[in-house]
Amino acid sequence: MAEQALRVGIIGCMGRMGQAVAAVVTAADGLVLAGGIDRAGNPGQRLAGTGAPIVADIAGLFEISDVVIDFSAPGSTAAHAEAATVAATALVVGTTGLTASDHAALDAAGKSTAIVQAGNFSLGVNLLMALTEEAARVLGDDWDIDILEMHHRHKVDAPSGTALMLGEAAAKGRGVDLDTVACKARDGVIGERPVGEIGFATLRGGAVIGEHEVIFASDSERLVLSHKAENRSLFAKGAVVAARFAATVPAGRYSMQDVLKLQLGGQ
Ligand SMILES: NC(=O)C1=CN([C@@H]2O[C@H](COP(=O)(O)OP(=O)(O)OC[C@H]3O[C@@H](n4cnc5c(N)ncnc54)[C@H](OP(=O)(O)O)[C@@H]3O)[C@@H](O)[C@H]2O)C=CC1
Ligand SMILES: O=C(O)C1=N[C@H](C(=O)O)C[C@H](O)C1
Repeated sequence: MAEQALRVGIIGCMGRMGQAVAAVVTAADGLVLAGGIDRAGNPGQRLAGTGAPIVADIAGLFEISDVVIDFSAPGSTAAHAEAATVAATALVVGTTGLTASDHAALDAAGKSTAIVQAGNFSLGVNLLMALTEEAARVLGDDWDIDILEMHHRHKVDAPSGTALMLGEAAAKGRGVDLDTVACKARDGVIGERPVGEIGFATLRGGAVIGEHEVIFASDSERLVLSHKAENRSLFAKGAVVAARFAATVPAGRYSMQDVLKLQLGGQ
């Protein structure tokens, strides 16, 4: 008997990423676009180029989906985690700008369904995280670490989710808590750079899809690890890989590193 196609729902279906995910799902084998939801509504309409409905309420989207992919905006993640729990539907969260309470809501939902959350679904960035952790482990405190990112003018959160993940990776490599060493903005007479600080710098402009640099600087040399995304379909394809993963694993809270099973240096 033929296997049933996996039904995928999209939160933020009219946005840049939502439309990219719809295109990837529509072209993929074994997947069917169940429907979408967007802040502006449009219930009763169909997602462009597909027969999939735009639904009116979030609970309804989770009911008609096996897995829901969320690329929306900060502020609704806890509600989406709650809807995933109630429907026992897997959830893939790509939205960035999450707060500590959003993460707590995802942790709670992970007790009853599969949750994959990542600030970046690209293979390259997830490898960059592992490389950053390793470099931070090897290089001592006499190497300063700053993370530079640039995105398009429409991005609403800063630093980017990716920059924060890279900061977490650097902090992990150093064996410190990022919150205690992070400097997310510099302005005015702020004094010399504290030893051990992990800094962030944010650039915004034009149509830049997503660029990140992790800069390790000592008195005598500089190591720069960088990544540039060439298109959004990259993230959409990674999110769909995560959705297939989420549909097959037990309840739990997963990262893209779990999905890709990325291991470096025996970690
Ligand atoms: N993890 C990853 O790999 C990636 C993550 N992202 C993240 O994904 C998110 C979306 O990015 P992008 O597509 O560029 O943004 P867009 O603004 O283009 O799209 C987001 C869409 O979601 C809608 N929306 C906002 N809140 C809700 C809600 N509560 N319920 C339903 N729909 C909602 C918006 O409507 P309205 O415009 O009316 O507010 C908009 O149509 C961002 O947080 C971004 O940082 C982006 C790329 C890759
Ligand atoms: O808003 C975006 O566009 C992107 N957001 C993600 C982030 O915050 O890191 C990922 C990607 O860089 C694009």
